[in-house]
Amino acid sequence: MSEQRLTARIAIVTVSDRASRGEYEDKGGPGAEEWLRGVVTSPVQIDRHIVPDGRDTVATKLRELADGGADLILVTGGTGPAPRDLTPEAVFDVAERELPGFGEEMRRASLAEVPTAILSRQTAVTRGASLIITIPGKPAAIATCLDAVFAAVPYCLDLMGAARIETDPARIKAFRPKGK
Ligand SMILES: Nc1ncnc2c1ncn2[C@@H]1O[C@H](COP(=O)(O)OP(=O)(O)OP(=O)(O)O)[C@@H](O)[C@H]1O
Ligand SMILES: Nc1nc2c(c(=O)[nH]1)N[C@H]1C(S)=C(S)[C@@H](COP(=O)(O)O)O[C@H]1N2
Repeated sequence: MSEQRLTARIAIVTVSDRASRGEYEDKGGPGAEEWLRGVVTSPVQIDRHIVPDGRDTVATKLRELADGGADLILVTGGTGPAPRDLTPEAVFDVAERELPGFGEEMRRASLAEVPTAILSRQTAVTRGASLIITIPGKPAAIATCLDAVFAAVPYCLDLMGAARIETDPARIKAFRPKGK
């Protein structure tokens, strides 16, 4: 673990037909970036991307980002049951392994706020040393979902051989087993 890179590369991908066409302002990408900048205290490079809904559009972007060295990829939107909601299919096209606990816990936290949280097929997967976490498109879902699971993200990245990240314990108390 001593070889870990110290500047984490984080990519945020907004999946939305209308935001990608400029028909409404993307609030999800900036919201996720603001959340991360308020929580991650170690050096971090954050890039934002917007793609239209679609299995190929999303999978192509995820492959490019993961294979280009992103440690963490947050994907917002397209997790529901509508015909154009194909983010989970794209994520599984590029995934090597699923971490289903992320989706379970994010849905559990969201269900305390809105009954339609059950409609989201959000999950997390790995591709190489990239962790990909999907969250619903509603900008309000970002804090709910990331607050619920982010304590496990730094150690997950450690185990995967990705960059080391530290968090502000007043916001998110990252859990690492003793001595790690
Ligand atoms: N990235 C975003 N920025 C701002 N608002 C968003 C974003 N994604 C979703 N929303 C809001 O949440 C609502 C429901 O999200 P949902 O993903 O179901 O949208 P959608 O109708 O599928 O959008 P689109 O057609 O753009 O893909 C949207 O109508 C919009 O008001
Ligand atoms: N925390 C939270 N989770 C949520 C929501 C929300 O508003 N807040 N919206 C739900 C709704 S209405 C849908 S359809 C699904 C999928 O949304 P997506 O297709 O934008 O990803 O997420 C669900 N999860």
